[in-house]
Amino acid sequence: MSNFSPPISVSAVALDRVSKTHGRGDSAVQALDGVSLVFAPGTFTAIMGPSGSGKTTLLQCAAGLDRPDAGSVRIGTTDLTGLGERRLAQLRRRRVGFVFQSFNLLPSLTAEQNTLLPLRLAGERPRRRVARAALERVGLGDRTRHLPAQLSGGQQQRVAIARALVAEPEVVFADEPTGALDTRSARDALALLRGLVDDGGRTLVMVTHDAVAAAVADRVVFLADGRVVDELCAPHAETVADRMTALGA
Ligand SMILES: Nc1ncnc2c1ncn2[C@@H]1O[C@H](COP(=O)(O)OP(=O)(O)OP(=O)(O)O)[C@@H](O)[C@H]1O
Repeated sequence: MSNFSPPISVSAVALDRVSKTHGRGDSAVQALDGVSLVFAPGTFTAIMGPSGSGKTTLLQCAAGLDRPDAGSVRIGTTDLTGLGERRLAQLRRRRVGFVFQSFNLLPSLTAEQNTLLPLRLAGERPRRRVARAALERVGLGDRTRHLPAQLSGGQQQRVAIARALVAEPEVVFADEPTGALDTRSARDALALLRGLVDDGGRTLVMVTHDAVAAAVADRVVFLADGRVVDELCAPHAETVADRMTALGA
């Protein structure tokens, strides 16, 4: 008799035959059509595809911000399908971080207060030391008291990245994080996101239109009409751009 047992497959996030339709009747749009994907822990994946191919919907379903009509989503070993709204909100606050194209900072809060929001929402005592450490990590240790309006776009996105990592989430989801940034700020933001994976061991899933941004990832997944149609490992920007052209994007 052998003691061999097959390795348990570990995933940070797993989607199994996820489908999602927005709207009803004549205006119904099937945004996702049976998408199955696994994101391994400590990896950086870019999601690309033509406009309307379902990228944001995929990210929102994977992050528990939206519910699929069919199929299932797991974060770690937690199946989101059966979770009620409260448990789902708890999971989003403690185990998931978000970075958006438009930063989504609260204008009346300082960089430090914005950074601490996830901890406040999770009912934890917000500690300034933790916020400062997160802001220092993104190179903004000297901007803790600034309001978003007193920061550049690149700096605001770095506050958003500090906010995404303050609760030490397993997974960070980023939707077009460089879409509103100039080339240099985009490069800085991407380096920080890459660092979350390389130095922090986190899992990153990023939607992007930019082949150069996608080339920072370990893997690129291409969507078209709500389905996974292609994949690249260790991508180069030119190859990514070629695949996008082939998809008519
Ligand atoms: N709330 C909604 N109500 C109705 N239709 C929606 C809604 N959200 C998305 N859709 C539709 O679902 C499809 C997929 O949208 P989604 O935003 O996921 O695509 P995307 O690939 O992220 O697009 P883009 O690159 O333009 O941001 C699109 O046809 C879109 O118009």
